[in-house]
Amino acid sequence: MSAKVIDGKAFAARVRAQVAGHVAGLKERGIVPGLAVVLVGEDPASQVYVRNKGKMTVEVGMHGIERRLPADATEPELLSVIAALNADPAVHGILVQLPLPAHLDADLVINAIDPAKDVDGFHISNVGLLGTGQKAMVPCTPLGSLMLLRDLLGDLSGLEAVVVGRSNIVGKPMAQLLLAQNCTVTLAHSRTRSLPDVCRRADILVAAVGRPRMIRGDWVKPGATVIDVGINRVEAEGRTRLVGDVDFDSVASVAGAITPVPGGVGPMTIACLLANTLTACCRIHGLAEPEGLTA
Ligand SMILES: NC(=O)C1=CN([C@@H]2O[C@H](COP(=O)(O)OP(=O)(O)OC[C@H]3O[C@@H](n4cnc5c(N)ncnc54)[C@H](OP(=O)(O)O)[C@@H]3O)[C@@H](O)[C@H]2O)C=CC1
Ligand SMILES: Nc1nc(=O)c2c([nH]1)NC[C@@H]1CN(c3ccc(C(=O)N[C@@H](CCC(=O)O)C(=O)O)cc3)C=[N+]21
Repeated sequence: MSAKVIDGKAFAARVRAQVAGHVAGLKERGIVPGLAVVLVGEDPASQVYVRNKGKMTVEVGMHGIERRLPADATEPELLSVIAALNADPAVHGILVQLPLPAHLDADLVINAIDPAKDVDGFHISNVGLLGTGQKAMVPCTPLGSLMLLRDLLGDLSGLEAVVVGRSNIVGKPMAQLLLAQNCTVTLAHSRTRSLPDVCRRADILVAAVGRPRMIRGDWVKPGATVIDVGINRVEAEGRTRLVGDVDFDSVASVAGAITPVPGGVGPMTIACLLANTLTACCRIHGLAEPEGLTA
C-alpha cells in the first residue's frame, strides 16, 4: 500500500471540538443550539446513525430532540411534527432521516422544513442557493468530504474531479462544491459509458454509489485522492461489516490518498451536521458565524 489513509475520525473529532468551543460561548449568552431528528419507522441502519448523532449532539453541548413516528404515519401527521419544530425557538436544526417509507412524499416533507433550520441542506431553497454560489446550508456529507480535500490538497483550482453518483443528498451537491472550488467536474452515474476510463482522468475521485467495492485499483490514476462515501453492509464469515464503494486494498496501492470505511467520510457527516446546527443557530440569532465550519 502506498496511499496515505485519511483519518476522518480524527478530523471529525477536531471539528466537533471546535463546535463545542463555540457552543460554550453561546451558552454564556443564554443560547443553546438545538438539533431535532425526525425518524419515521424502524430502519435498523438508520438506528445506528441516529444513536451516534444523539450521543455527539449532547457531547458538544447541544440540545438534542428526537421525534419518532411509526412506519405507517400519515403525511399530515409528519407535516404537523415539522410545523411544530419550525415554530419552536429551542430548535435550530431539523433533520428528517431518509429514506422515508414509500407512501410519504420525501420532496414535499423536506420542503416543509424552514430553510433556515434545514441542516441537511436538502430544501429547494438551499439547493438553489448552493447552485448559484449564495450563502446556503450545505449538505453534510459533501461538506465533510470537501473539508478533508481542502485540508489535504489546499487549493483545488484546476484539478479534474470525478464524482460517481448523482443523488440529491451526495453526488449533486458534491459536484457543486467542487465546481465552486474551481475543479473541472464530471458527474458520472449508472448510464455513464466507459466509467473506468472516466474515473482514470480524476485527480479527485469521489465514490457515492452504494455498490460494495465497485471502484478498483485499475480505475484510478496514480497519485489521485479518493474519497469513499459508500457505506455498505456486507456479510463475511457470518458477520456483517461495513465496506465502501471503493475496493480499498487495490485502490490504496495506486492512489495518493484515500478515505477508509469506516473512519472516513461517515464521522465527518455527523461533525458537519453539528457544525451546520451551530451555523443555523448563529444565523437565526443574528450572530457572527464561526469561521472554517462552512463551505
Ligand atoms: N458516509 C456518509 O455519511 C453517507 C454515506 N452514504 C452512502 O453513499 C452511497 C450513495 O448514497 P446515495 O447517494 O444516497 O445513493 P443513491 O442510491 O441515491 O444514488 C446512487 C447513485 O449511484 C449511481 N449508480 C448506481 N449504480 C451505478 C453503477 N453501476 N455505475 C455508476 N453509477 C451507479 C446511481 O445512478 P443513477 O442516478 O443513474 O441511478 C445514483 O446516481 C451509499 O452507499 C450510502 O449508504 C450516503 C449518505 C451519507
Ligand atoms: N436526512 C438524512 N441525512 C443524512 O445525512 C443521512 C440520512 N438522512 N440517511 C442515512 C444516510 C447515511 N448517513 C451516515 C452518516 C454517518 C455515518 C457514520 O457515522 N459512519 C461511521 C460509523 C458507522 C458504523 O460503524 O456503523 C463511519 O463510517 O465510520 C454513516 C452514515 C447519513 N445519512
